[in-house]
Amino acid sequence: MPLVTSKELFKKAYEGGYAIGAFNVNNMEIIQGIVEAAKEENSPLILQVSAGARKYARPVYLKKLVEAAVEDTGLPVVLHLDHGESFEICKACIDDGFTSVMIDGSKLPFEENITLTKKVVDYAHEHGVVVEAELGRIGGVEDNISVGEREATFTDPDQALEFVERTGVDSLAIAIGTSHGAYKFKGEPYLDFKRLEEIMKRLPGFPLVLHGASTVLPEFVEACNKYGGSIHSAKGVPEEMLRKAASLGICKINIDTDLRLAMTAMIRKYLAENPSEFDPRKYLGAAREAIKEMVKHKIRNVLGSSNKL
Ligand SMILES: O=C(CO)COP(=O)(O)O
Ligand SMILES: O=C[C@H](O)COP(=O)(O)O
Ligand SMILES: [Zn+2]
Ligand SMILES: [Zn+2]
Repeated sequence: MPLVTSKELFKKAYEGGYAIGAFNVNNMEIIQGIVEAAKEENSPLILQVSAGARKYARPVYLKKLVEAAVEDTGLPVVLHLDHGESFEICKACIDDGFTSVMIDGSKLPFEENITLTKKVVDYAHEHGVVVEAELGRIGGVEDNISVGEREATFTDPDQALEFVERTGVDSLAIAIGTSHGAYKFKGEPYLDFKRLEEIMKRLPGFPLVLHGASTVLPEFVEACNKYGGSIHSAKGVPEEMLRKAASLGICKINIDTDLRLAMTAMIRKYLAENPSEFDPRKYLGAAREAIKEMVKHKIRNVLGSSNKL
């Protein structure tokens, strides 16, 4: 089974009211933990690579590791560029054999975002690759933001329709209150589901993407802190909100922070409990196992993508 695009996967996900997990990958253990979970759950899967991941691992290593994962498991995997900020990085990934790229022009004015996205879409589609874009700002911590501020940063439903029509993009990341990292909300978690429904109404059947969708699982934060870490006031998106988003038009749910926390918690725990151990395979093996169990939980209980192959 070669790498696949997300076209058919999103269509089935939309119709079935579930979402496909898009997990960020940076090294072999993370990739193995995720694909082993998807294999056991019989679930479709998106592996995504950020510019930072490419810089850390170097592009050829990640590409070959993902190819190895596909060969080893036989899973249909989408290889996706996360938050590409220029035409050049999108082109490099398309030329490298990625099946999906994100062009993130969300920091640009609306017209410039359209122009850049359209340029990537034209190149990608010529090469059989699909494109995700972003409209609205998926920011940092949002504390009791006013309606005016929300209007300025959250995705405008009418603009979303115009953006999709004018760019021909395949999926769209929207801002409805999530943010990247482990500190998503200072007060009560809040997602603007009314806005999501308004966007869906204008774009029926069109796949939407939720970034910043880690739940920041308390068990991993607690383990980090128990074994020497210092992570305070961390808060993620509650699982029931993700389930609701998946049952609406959200077809792709992005998860990175939960992988980082699972890995760090396990390495801290393992080394604290085995102070004389210095074989990296031991603590990285424990981390890989924790990632696998966490991803299985997400697939089965949050995304709803078990047995959807
Ligand atoms: O959106 C993400 C990657 O694009 C990851 O979000 P989290 O930081 O919530 O895991
Ligand atoms: O959206 C951000 C992802 O979590 C990737 O993070 P990164 O750019 O540090 O690799
Ligand atoms: Zn962005
Ligand atoms: Zn993101």
